[in-house]
Amino acid sequence: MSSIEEQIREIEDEIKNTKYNKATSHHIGRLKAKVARLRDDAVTRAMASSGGGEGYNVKKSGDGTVVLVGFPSVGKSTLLNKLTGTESETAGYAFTTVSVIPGAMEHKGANIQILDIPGLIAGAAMGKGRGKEVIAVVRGADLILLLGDVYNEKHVNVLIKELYDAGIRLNKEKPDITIKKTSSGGIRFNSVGNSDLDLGEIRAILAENKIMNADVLVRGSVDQDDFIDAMFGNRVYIPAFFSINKIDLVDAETRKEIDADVTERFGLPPVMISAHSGYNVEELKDSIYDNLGFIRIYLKPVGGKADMEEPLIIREPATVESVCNKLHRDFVEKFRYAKVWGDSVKHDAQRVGLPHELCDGDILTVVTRA
Ligand SMILES: Nc1nc2c(ncn2[C@@H]2O[C@H](COP(=O)(O)OP(=O)(O)OP(=O)(O)O)[C@@H](O)[C@H]2O)c(=O)[nH]1
Repeated sequence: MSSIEEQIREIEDEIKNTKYNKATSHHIGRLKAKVARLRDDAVTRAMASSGGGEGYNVKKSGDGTVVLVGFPSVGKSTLLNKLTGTESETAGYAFTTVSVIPGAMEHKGANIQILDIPGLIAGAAMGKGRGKEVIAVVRGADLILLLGDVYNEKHVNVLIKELYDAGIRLNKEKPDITIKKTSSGGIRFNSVGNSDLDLGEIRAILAENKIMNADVLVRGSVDQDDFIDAMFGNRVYIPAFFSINKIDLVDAETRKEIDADVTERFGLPPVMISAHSGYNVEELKDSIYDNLGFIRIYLKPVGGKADMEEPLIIREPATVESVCNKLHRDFVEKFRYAKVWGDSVKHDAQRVGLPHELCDGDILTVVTRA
């Protein structure tokens, strides 16, 4: 009996060697679903056997949590120190970071939690090394900062694949797919918008997971991989960007090449930094802030003046309800209405309800029952 990894590799080779067309799409869908199931089983088993582990159950705090993800020795500990002033141990060899080191960074009024985790290594998603615990921390992040250095920019794909295999989807909206299992009636498929999928593919994919009866609704353009993700249901969708460290070690020409190379591999330009010298570290802080999607809400007590000094910092999409939740547990329960001044409303002092979505700079008054 071959190992799970060998089985996965064999099927992946078959997928690669099969030309995709209408005649083969069902077969490919089934193979992809099978790979996803094998991988899911392996990850679940690894998670169950690891049981979390000392130092991995980090409590989230602050207005948002960023996780530094990179190969060993790219400078994660050095960067964490620079960003937060936390003294985490650094050394010139691999694996100095043995457990999650949290730090706090203040930027533009936001309190951002930064977690330095052990270097991600190939095979982590399958439970190799400390990878399985690392993955659990990464899955809980609000933003992933992928850190490489000038020596390993060609391996950025390994990081991306590692996260992908662990069910982490970067910079992607969660596809709008509903799969409701039923007790009979076969697979019923409805789509709104231009989905690439047909009933045959959906049947083949669901059958691989032993689902023979279900109502399926798909909105917008969705492909096989999206559908398989929805079938498993345990995928997370997290924003991410790259930063390349140690640029003090290379000349301007090489920096340019690395920048272009990472941009091509990842689809977004990296922030080029030197954690040692501090070069571009302020720009990196701005990128973290922007990528977390923070907005500022100024609170105005009923009949009082708005506090324009200390805004409430909250991540987009920010509804009146999410602000209430942040203020106090009772606010949602006792909520009557809210009044808003700013870009999210047509006129000042407009009355809104809990689902109303706020914009950066809005002024908000929440009126509750006594
Ligand atoms: N030249 C240069 N060296 C750096 C820079 N940042 C970090 N280093 C060095 O790179 C080595 C590794 O740095 P660490 O911060 O320990 O790296 P790490 O990613 O936390 O490593 P692990 O804990 O093993 O995962 C150390 O010798 C650092 O001094 C930089 O901007 N420039």
